[in-house]
Amino acid sequence: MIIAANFKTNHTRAATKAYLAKVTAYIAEAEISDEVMVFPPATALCRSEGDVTVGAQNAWPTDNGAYTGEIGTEQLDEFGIHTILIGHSERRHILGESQEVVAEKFAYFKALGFRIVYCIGEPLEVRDAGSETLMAYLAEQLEGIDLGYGNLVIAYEPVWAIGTGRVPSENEIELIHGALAKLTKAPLLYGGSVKVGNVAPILALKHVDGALVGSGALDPDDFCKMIATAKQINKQEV
Ligand SMILES: O=C(CO)COP(=O)(O)O
Repeated sequence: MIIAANFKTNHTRAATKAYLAKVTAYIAEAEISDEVMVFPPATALCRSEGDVTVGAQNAWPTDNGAYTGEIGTEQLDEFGIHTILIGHSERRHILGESQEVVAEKFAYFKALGFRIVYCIGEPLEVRDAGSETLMAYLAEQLEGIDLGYGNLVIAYEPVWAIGTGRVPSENEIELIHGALAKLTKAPLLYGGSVKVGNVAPILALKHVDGALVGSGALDPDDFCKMIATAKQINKQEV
């Protein structure tokens, strides 16, 4: 399984350092073999520590240049970062990133062999329009994306579930992940209001290979509890 924490615009460099120290110590002590990723803000980027992969929440498809406010691979290389989130709904909907830009980023980081956690998800009105509209919307978000890319992870994060405390039913998640599994062999993460209290039934669902967690993972102790749950579920599958 893959358990990932997206800090978004939270935590400082010092807080990230302390967070990683706690999580890496836990992983070693609990003999965790699941993949654990942490995406701090750009100002707190650092080298991967122990068995925790540190990834970037965003970067512009360039090595360097004139892109005010952005970072490129020159800044990622400083910390050996080779993992990136692309297509997160907050970048699509709040920051206005088009599918064209998202696909351009995908192509750029794919060419560099990055591990790409590619995010898709529908707003509430699309979900309410029924499963056909929903799947067509998700298909548009996959336009220009190589679903056969070996270093790809897909995160399904319904916009209406992000930061709201609302989660789709287990049936809904299974349906969408099942449809995605027909399109790609990439691991499929669920994201959107995942917490310590609901992570177990979500991770146990068919075609759910992990979770991408925002606010519920800001506390390292909570994140460690979720990692422990993933281990527990793996055991039950064996
Ligand atoms: O957007 C998310 C992770 O990328 C999910 O955020 P929350 O877990 O805060 O709902």
